[in-house]
Amino acid sequence: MAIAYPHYLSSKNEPKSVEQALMVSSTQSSSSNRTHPVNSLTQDELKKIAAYKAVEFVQSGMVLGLGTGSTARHAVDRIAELMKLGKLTNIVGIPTSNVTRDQAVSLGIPLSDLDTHPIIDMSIDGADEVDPEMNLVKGRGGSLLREKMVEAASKKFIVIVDESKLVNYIGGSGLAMPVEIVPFCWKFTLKRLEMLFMEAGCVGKLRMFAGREEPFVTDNGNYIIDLYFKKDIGDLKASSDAILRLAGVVEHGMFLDMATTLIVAGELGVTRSADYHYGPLLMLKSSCFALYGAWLGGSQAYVERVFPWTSVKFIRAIVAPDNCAIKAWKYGERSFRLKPDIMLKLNSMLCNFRTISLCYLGLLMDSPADGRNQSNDFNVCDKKMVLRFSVFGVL
Ligand SMILES: O=C(CO)[C@H](O)[C@H](O)COP(=O)(O)O
Repeated sequence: MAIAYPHYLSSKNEPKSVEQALMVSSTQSSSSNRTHPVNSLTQDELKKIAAYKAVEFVQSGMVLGLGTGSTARHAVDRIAELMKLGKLTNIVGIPTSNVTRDQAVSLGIPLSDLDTHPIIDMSIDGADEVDPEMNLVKGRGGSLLREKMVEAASKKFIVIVDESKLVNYIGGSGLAMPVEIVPFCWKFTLKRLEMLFMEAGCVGKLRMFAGREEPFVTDNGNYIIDLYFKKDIGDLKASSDAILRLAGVVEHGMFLDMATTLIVAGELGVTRSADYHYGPLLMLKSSCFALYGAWLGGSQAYVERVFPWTSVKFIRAIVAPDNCAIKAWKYGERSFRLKPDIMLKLNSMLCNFRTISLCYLGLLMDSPADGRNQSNDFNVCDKKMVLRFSVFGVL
């Protein structure tokens, strides 16, 4: 849902404050009021708007992953503010860095850790890059390891960014993709990392403390190698596996398939990706598709072939709803770009259509892995399946 902040933008004589801009209700319609800003907002103001929007999803009693960085900082401030006002109670924070821990302590937010709270209700954190699949680069602030641990243990992971963080592909900003490594023989590890991505023109640099001739040391006592790519590195999963296989590497800053919601603040308003995630109808539909696929084929492998983008996540969502990121509708998530509401809805309809078409195609071209339907002929049994799929498709 896109939310503009028109009353911030409209006043001729008296520009309103960011605080007032942040008070725009999420239910307010945006499209009719969308105008270009009179005054441009600064990047920090946009970060604050995204952060405040995310905090609207926090409920009393939640265990919250508290992110690190200048955007997440605003979210932590806001959570503390709402706690002081009595609007949020019984909150427990799990900080992702020593800096965030210190901030939360100074604001009086009760803290805990993953040992005590292995399942976190929601994490809110910034990112350095977000690609159209909602994969992220994080860690330019140096906290990627703890961030990944906390956010991977979160049922919902809300990413908050200003629009400058949106990229076409991971590495696309030309800025660093950080890798946390052990200090032992760091030059050796740096070379191995560069060699992995030679084709992408990768250059690695040891991160230094700003203004000091000393290597930057993470909260875990490790170093960071910043990787710069000249080209797209291609398959992110394969790249991630290759990096993690290197002895000496602790973790990298690619957060693949982890974000469940993206909130982008831009000059035209705030856009949220995840109207689809929590919609009961969508979850019901998604579950029906996944279960139906499983019933047809009798195997997850079959579901994966018929639902190439969704099945694994659906199964995860159904079988283990507490398991990290639950992404219900991949194509829905793609609509995070700054689009008016109507475009989101059209996109969603198109997704349904595409999915149903692919189901048909899958049934026509493929047969279940369990041998129930060995022939590739489009026989009577297939037709029945298509008919059943249609019913679910219409639903
Ligand atoms: O990953 C991070 C820290 O490790 C930050 O979330 C990321 O660097 C974004 O920072 P900012 O909100 O300051 O732009």
